[in-house]
Amino acid sequence: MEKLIINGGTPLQGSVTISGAKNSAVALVPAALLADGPVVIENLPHIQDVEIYHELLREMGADVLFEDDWMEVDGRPMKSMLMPNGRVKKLRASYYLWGALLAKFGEARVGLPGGCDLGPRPVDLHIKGFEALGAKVTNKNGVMTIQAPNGRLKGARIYLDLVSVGATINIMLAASKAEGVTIIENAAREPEIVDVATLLNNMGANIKGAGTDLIRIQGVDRLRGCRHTIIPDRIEAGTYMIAAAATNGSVTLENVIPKHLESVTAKLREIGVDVLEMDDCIQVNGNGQYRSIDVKTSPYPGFPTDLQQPITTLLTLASGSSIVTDNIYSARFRHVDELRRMGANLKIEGRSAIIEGGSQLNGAKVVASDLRAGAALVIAGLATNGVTEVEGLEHIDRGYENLVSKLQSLGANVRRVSLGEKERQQQ
Ligand SMILES: CC(=O)N[C@H]1[C@@H](OP(=O)(O)OP(=O)(O)OC[C@H]2O[C@@H](n3ccc(=O)[nH]c3=O)[C@H](O)[C@@H]2O)O[C@H](CO)[C@@H](O)[C@@H]1O
Ligand SMILES: C=C(OP(=O)(O)O)C(=O)O
Repeated sequence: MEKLIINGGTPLQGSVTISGAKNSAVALVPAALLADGPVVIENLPHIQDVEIYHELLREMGADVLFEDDWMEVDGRPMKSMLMPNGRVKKLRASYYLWGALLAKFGEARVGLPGGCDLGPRPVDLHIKGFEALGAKVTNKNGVMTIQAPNGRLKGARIYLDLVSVGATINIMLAASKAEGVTIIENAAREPEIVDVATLLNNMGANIKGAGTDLIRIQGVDRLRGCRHTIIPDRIEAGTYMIAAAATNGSVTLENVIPKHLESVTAKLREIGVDVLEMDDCIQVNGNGQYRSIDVKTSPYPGFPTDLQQPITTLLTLASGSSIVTDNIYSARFRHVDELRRMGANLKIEGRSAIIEGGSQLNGAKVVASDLRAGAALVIAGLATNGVTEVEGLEHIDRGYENLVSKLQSLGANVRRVSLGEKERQQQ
């Protein structure tokens, strides 16, 4: 077990290359299983969620080669749709095995997923989608069994009551090889959904409208192997943008799609941060003179819930009162007590954090409760003049590739060390 030790107070300077998107990667890898040949996925981030997927695929009998930043997946040797438990609980996105195995074998038996604890994270819309496609779904002791009658799903019109990234992608996966046409209404529009549709279409699927709220999928009989490069991770990029601002630094982010970051750029500019957008890079120049603002998270293209926690840290440094409301996850506030431990003045009211900005943060020992809480605490540590110790790195490792070396390359004084005996006992 390890922790980060951050000697904060140094403005981040220089450039950082953004990795492939976590939330694309974890959908593209299971999608690749549907092909009748090898699929090569490039720009794949080395993060824990992808490593776990690598192990899951091998456990299921797929041929997988994971080298540098690419993976070759060949699902042909797989015989089984059984993946009841164990590793699937280590990540949220194992739910994509439902849609992928259902399309591949006409049946999936997979345990319920894990992922960040952000309050209730139901999967009713995924189930509603599979059932609309004709599947019979049962949940016995946490193992979902999803079966298509006679082994093949039938296209249907599905209205999602809530905009859900996971349900949209899962229905796309399942419907890609269904008989007939499937329409998803009120679909999520996140760039990661477009990325998955692009891979499936390159494999021979017929998906139109991804990136809008109406997706049309004409099922096909077979999908073939291909190569695909993952889009840049807009959440990792947003994290470095906020870190640059919080440390009054000057950072250029390479390998980004500025359009995917419009809501983040707009909010940073409103706070008073200088953000320059170029073709495939963004430069952020901090200045320490920040205004309070209100932020409300919403589905893409709105401000992402996955950056709600990091921007809260930045707003503790702005002058005046800010309100940050999470409209996606009502309980995504477990970073708040830890920020208070560091001297920030903020409280939770309902699904909002009410922030009295302008506090001088101090170094402290803090624990990351989830992935983006971890990012929020690392940013706080980088912005203080003291020493901050961050535990709970298993969460951060799920989604940030080479966090320590990337921060070090920007001049941060941060290192990763083993927990002492006493700290291990307290875990
Ligand atoms: C692996 C992955 O891509 N994770 C992302 C994905 O999670 P995930 O796909 O799990 O999130 P959803 O978009 O599905 O969730 C959106 C909202 O819908 C609710 N809901 C969702 C499904 C369902 O069946 N029933 C239901 O009520 C959720 O509780 C939440 O309030 O999108 C979230 C919202 O952008 C991000 O925070 C996560 O980083
Ligand atoms: C909530 C997140 O991830 P997951 O859905 O994989 O738990 C995230 O990436 O911030």
